[in-house]
Amino acid sequence: MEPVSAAVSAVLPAGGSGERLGGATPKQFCGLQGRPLVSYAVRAMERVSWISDIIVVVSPENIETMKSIIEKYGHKRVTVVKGGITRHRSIFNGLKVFAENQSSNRLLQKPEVVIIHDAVRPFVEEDILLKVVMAAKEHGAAGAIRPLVSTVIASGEDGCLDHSLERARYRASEMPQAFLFDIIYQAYQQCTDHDLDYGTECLHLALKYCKTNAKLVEGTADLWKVTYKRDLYAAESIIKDSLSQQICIITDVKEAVVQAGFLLHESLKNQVKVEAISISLSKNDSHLQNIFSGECYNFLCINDKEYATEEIQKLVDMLEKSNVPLLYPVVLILVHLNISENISFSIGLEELTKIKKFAREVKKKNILVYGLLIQYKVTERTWHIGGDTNTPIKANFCLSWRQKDLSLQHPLYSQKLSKVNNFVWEMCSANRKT
Ligand SMILES: Nc1ccn([C@@H]2O[C@H](COP(=O)(O)OP(=O)(O)OP(=O)(O)O)[C@@H](O)[C@H]2O)c(=O)n1
Ligand SMILES: O=C(CO)[C@H](O)[C@H](O)COP(=O)(O)O
Repeated sequence: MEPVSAAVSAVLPAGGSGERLGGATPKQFCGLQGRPLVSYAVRAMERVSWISDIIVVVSPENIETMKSIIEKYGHKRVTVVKGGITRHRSIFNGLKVFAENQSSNRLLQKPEVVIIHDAVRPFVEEDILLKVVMAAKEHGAAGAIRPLVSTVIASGEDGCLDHSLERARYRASEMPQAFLFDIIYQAYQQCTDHDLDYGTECLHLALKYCKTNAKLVEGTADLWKVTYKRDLYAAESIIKDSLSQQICIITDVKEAVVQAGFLLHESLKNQVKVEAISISLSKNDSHLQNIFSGECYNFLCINDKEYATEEIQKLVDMLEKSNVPLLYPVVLILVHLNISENISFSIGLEELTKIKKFAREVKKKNILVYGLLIQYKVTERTWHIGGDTNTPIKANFCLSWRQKDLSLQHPLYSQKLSKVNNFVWEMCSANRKT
């Protein structure tokens, strides 16, 4: 992704009471799969390395709640600021921290570009953030837009239709938005109480007070704002779904193992987001730590070691040491490659029996271990695949194919590897369905 040359920070207004959603807890603190909504938005910003500071603005009574969320989920680069009685007043308070350097706990640099993003829009990606920031650098202001779903109409005083807008000419203004800091800050400084109390559009303030016509950037459908109760359910389903959508393939550095990893990577990548790394599990690998904290919950660990259980134990130890909150079941699929000539298929299955015992233990910690045996018999030049699980979910199959079938183009290869794919897919998603 294109590097960002400007200093960029973000303000996340999270000081509302969520009246339209109803309920005692403001929507930004409602839990989705065990994590508060606001934490998803913070995490989305935090994952973007070129965003320096993240200001979260909350109402005075929720400052402690927000601080405990930051602590619990290990958020970094976040400063909590007291909000106002309207969204504009909250955003203004957030911006003041940079301009007036009021933060009590650390010195915050005034950024060249500031992103404003509602804390109740959890699915913002780096791609759209980059687009609005680059456009703001060029035009002074920029914001994400979406096509209108319904036509906008105005009613007269008598409650009857006064006029209706031509839908194709209008757009829904969404978030994120980005501004040259000086432009949006000057706009807020000049705005009237009426603007601060009744306005809903930051882009409009930049236009009204700084004559800046914001660049409008087409956004993705998942930028919508959680507003009603049904939005919480929709957001939860998206989160559950995305947990099954990424997997990390871990291999050691041996050639045959790396090759198996490559083949599985190639065949899985059409279905899920795959990251492949080759490391020795005996070392504490920082890349793997990043993958843990990036909240990947599915791992395919390929090795050809005699003591496969020890290998998976190392991975479990690293996972536990990483202190990542295990909010969802972690799926570890141990692919045991047996490439030695003498060992029979049943010995491999014995090792899998050992894994079963181990799997029962770690299941108590919300870590689900599955075993998959792939055996290559040098003499017969055939491969066998055996599947085994620690729960009676499914997948007990045994296949074999000849080494030459392992060419990526070969139809037999894709047919057989698709069985492995299905196994991986089912294991990763079965646990999130409840
Ligand atoms: N005084 C306020 C009001 C709103 N917001 C924030 O602005 C964002 C978008 O506002 P909206 O969806 O309208 O939130 P609420 O005001 O909480 O919702 P409602 O209008 O239903 O009460 C939310 O993240 C909300 O927390 C804020 O920081 N300070
Ligand atoms: O829509 C917006 C941009 O124009 C803002 O994101 C904001 O959410 C509007 O807040 P409210 O729902 O309080 O009017």
